[in-house]
Amino acid sequence: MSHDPYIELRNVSFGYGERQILSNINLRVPRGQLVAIMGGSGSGKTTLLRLISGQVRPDSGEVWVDGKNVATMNTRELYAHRRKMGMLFQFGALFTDLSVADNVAFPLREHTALPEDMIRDLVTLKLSAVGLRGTQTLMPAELSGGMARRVALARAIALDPELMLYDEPFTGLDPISLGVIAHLIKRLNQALGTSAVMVTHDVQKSLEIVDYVYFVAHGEIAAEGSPETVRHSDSPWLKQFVHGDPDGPVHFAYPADTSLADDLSAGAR
Ligand SMILES: Nc1ncnc2c1ncn2[C@@H]1O[C@H](COP(=O)(O)OP(=O)(O)OP(=O)(O)O)[C@@H](O)[C@H]1O
Repeated sequence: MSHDPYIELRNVSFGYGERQILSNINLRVPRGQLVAIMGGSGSGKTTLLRLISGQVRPDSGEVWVDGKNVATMNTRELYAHRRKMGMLFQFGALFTDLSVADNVAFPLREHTALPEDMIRDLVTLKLSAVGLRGTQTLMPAELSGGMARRVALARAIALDPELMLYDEPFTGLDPISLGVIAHLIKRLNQALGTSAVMVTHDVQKSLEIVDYVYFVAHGEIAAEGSPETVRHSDSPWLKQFVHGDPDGPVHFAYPADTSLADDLSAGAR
């Protein structure tokens, strides 16, 4: 399958204005696979998703998705490109004034001309896929955090996306809900044959479900491999992530321009 990647980033560099965020990124997502992007806070993970979805364009390099270069798409092509994608974001909240059914139906009503009875059936199928059939008439305020995330997932897959982008899908969930969401992401990926990219901080849970992992650090791919490789790697980078050590090659402190001593004496003067 590696000769036919669904996504391929070739030598991608990107900065917000003068500030360089990513340099020379090479990354591949084979068709039908679930690939994780991990790395320190602010390392550019979400920016990678934005490059793939076409929200931002690289300063140099190519972003290929399903045989097309996103970096050179015009507005109409970008619209068609986004139509093939489903997104589940940490803060991708439900519409609070719409019922569960209307939330899931939203993209169907927005992007298709399907009759109401068919939309109702599709909503039932999508809710069933996330184990929430029967919640149609509930309002978001009546759902637990874990249920709300599952409804958001049902909404994200409403249009049968070819590509799913997940940004921190586990954040803020209790361990059981987290396990349920992880299991659903994996199952949906397999059942629908979707290609998927997941940005996550949850190393252990992710290693259980993904096919491949990229680690981003200082704007570059610092390491990559299958979950098996990552677990048994001697690389200090990977060891720190896999074992959750507070300090190591990835520093927990923001790289301040001045030393702490400088700041303190300046304050005392
Ligand atoms: N629209 C923007 N304009 C300017 N700088 C930005 C913008 N969006 C993000 N950045 C900066 O780019 C860097 C990378 O951001 P990004 O969101 O990709 O990181 P991340 O790895 O997803 O971080 P986290 O894990 O903390 O969410 C950060 O330093 C951030 O401050």
